[in-house]
Amino acid sequence: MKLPKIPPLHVETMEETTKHVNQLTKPLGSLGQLEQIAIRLAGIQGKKIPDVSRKAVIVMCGDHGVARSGVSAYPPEVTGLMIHNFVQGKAAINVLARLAGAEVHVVDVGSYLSEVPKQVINKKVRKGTRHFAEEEAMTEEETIQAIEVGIEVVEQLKQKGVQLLAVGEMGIGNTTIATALAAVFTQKSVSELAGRGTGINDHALQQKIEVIEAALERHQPNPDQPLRVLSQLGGLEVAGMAGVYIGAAAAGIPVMVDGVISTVAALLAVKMEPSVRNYLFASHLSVEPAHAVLLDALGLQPIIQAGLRLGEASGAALAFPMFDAAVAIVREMATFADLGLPSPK
Ligand SMILES: Cc1cc2ncn([C@H]3O[C@H](COP(=O)(O)O)[C@@H](O)[C@H]3O)c2cc1C
Ligand SMILES: O=C(O)c1cccnc1
Repeated sequence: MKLPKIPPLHVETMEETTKHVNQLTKPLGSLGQLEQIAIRLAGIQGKKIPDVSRKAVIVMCGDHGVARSGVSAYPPEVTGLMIHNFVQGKAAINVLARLAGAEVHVVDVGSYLSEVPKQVINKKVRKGTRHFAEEEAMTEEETIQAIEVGIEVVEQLKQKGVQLLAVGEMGIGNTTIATALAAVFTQKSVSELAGRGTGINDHALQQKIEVIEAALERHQPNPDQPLRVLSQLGGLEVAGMAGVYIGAAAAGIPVMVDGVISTVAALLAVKMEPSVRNYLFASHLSVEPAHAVLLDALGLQPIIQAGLRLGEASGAALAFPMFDAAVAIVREMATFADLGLPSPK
């Protein structure tokens, strides 16, 4: 698959912003991650004082064949019900995005719904993936189509003037998929990585581990072939999210990674095109055991640790105000020179 070109960061602007941040009236480095965020945003936008006032959240939705194997605490119908909930503005992500002043775009890339509400961006590639322990979850063509959905959605948001993106998902069964993908790319054991997702009991957790191991045994996925691994294991919303990261990087838009499923999609995107990494920010650390391992593999530092385990881009929306804060610091704080004092350096 041919991927769009990704612009490099504006290194000189980053140096300029770093210099400015170091002259602000505070001990050097004392605003921690806020400083790093401001500097990287400046590098992405090529502006000493970046602007992220227009924010958008993308929720990629898809269903999974493996959901019929007792791996989730909830039935697959919940994916479709939540799509309706999103467009009514009543889900967690709607509440949190409203607080952060961000718009929410719901994309159906593969749910079981036959009738998709008109407010949803309907880009369904197929109704759910195939069961990954029985056959390949998606064909290569379906996988590429789903990635392209993500790229196209970002292109449209770029035209509307969106300056900061967050991406999350909805798809019952998708922590099973994310754990399988994490096992392939981190080389850790499935039992170390598997978590309770929506809140499964010990018996279901054992079933989840076994079905993932069966899928890995069947496909023997090769971590050096990310597109192929994505076809083998799924899912459609994971591919869609990988497309969002690639599209955001190509469009020069910073993009916030959410929980374990969106983070594994980010790792896939980076495996496909390493320079995507420059555009990624991590919002929070999920309770799912695979999340810390995946963030580590990406070299990303989460901002929030609050026991979150939801998805939908909820953690990412919660982290949005940190980005406003990072920009406001650079824009509004006095420098030592303003106080008539010499700068520390
Ligand atoms: C009502 C409801 C709303 C959700 N919003 C996100 N998820 C989260 O839970 C699912 C993954 O967990 P598992 O692999 O255990 O099925 C995904 O849909 C994820 O986004 C939800 C789950 C439920 C039940
Ligand atoms: O880490 C997440 O985002 C997550 C955890 C459990 C269920 N759904 C999502």
